[in-house]
Amino acid sequence: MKQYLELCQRIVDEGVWVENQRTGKRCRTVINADLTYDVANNQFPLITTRKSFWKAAIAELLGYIRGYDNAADFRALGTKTWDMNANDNAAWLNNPHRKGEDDMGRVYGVQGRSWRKPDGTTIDQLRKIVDDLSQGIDDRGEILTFYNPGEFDMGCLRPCMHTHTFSLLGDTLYLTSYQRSCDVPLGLNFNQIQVYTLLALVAQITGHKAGQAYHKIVNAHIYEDQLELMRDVQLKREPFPSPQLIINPDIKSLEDLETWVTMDDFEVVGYQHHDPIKYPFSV
Ligand SMILES: Nc1nc(=O)c2c([nH]1)NC[C@@H]1CN(c3ccc(C(=O)N[C@@H](CCC(=O)O)C(=O)O)cc3)CN21
Ligand SMILES: O=c1ccn([C@H]2C[C@H](O)[C@@H](COP(=O)(O)O)O2)c(=O)[nH]1
Repeated sequence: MKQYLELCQRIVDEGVWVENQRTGKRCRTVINADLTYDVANNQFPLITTRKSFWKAAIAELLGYIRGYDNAADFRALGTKTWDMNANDNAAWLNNPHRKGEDDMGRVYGVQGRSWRKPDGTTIDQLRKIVDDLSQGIDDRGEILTFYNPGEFDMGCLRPCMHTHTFSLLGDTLYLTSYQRSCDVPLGLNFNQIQVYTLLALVAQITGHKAGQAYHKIVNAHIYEDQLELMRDVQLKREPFPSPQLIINPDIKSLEDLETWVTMDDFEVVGYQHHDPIKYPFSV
């Protein structure tokens, strides 16, 4: 929590105003942030200076793991976070690749589970990683990447948190996640949870201890219409200690994650938080 608040304060104090053409808004921006989450000691990085809707963040992650390409599937899991990008974004609505209501196109999990090869077949990146790690193999290329520039025009948004690298040291699994663009008030609240939970889940299904998760962010920003709430409300609050994430121990395989797992298989204990803050969202 301390590292999150320090990043927010750094953006307020040292950020530079940058015009963003896609949203038509200015963002107060810093470059380069390194966050670390202690998965080994179950220090769940949940924001405590406002109420965090953590289940929606894990639902989003589960949708990526399953390779979903549709906002309706995300809603069925428990999150509306893709509704606006799928259905309320002029550039995507006019894109001939859009297959209709709720379609997100070839984004995130689609690339992770069925990256298209020139010969027409597909690559399941996550399956390969899980199979390797389950056998104790780290070939120094256990990389899950959603970043496919050749298909950017076929999706509603370029992936923000785009690459996850898994590493094994003995029986401990580590994760390094890369993010090119980060909406710190809204997106990072979710992305921290996702990095942490991705390592915890993959360690659990491949039979390893979880170590640390390293989250590397390039462009970290606060939109102009979010700044006042961050500076004058959220940053004035005292954080509470980190809660813990409990994952159903019956989750033992990638198939389990693909088939029966729901948000009921995740629980947070000891979550003390301040009141919710509703930040504006930019499409
Ligand atoms: N501008 C922008 N910021 C983002 O963080 C973002 C995007 N766009 N587009 C793609 C996804 C969607 N994500 C989102 C979308 C909405 C919320 C959001 O509104 N969160 C609210 C509450 C959500 C709820 O009630 O479940 C929050 O207060 O955290 C968060 C992340 C993250 N990504
Ligand atoms: O997981 C996510 C997804 C999106 N974001 C934010 C970062 C930016 O504010 C927008 C994406 O805009 P681009 O113009 O494509 O950079 O969404 C996030 O923080 N986390």
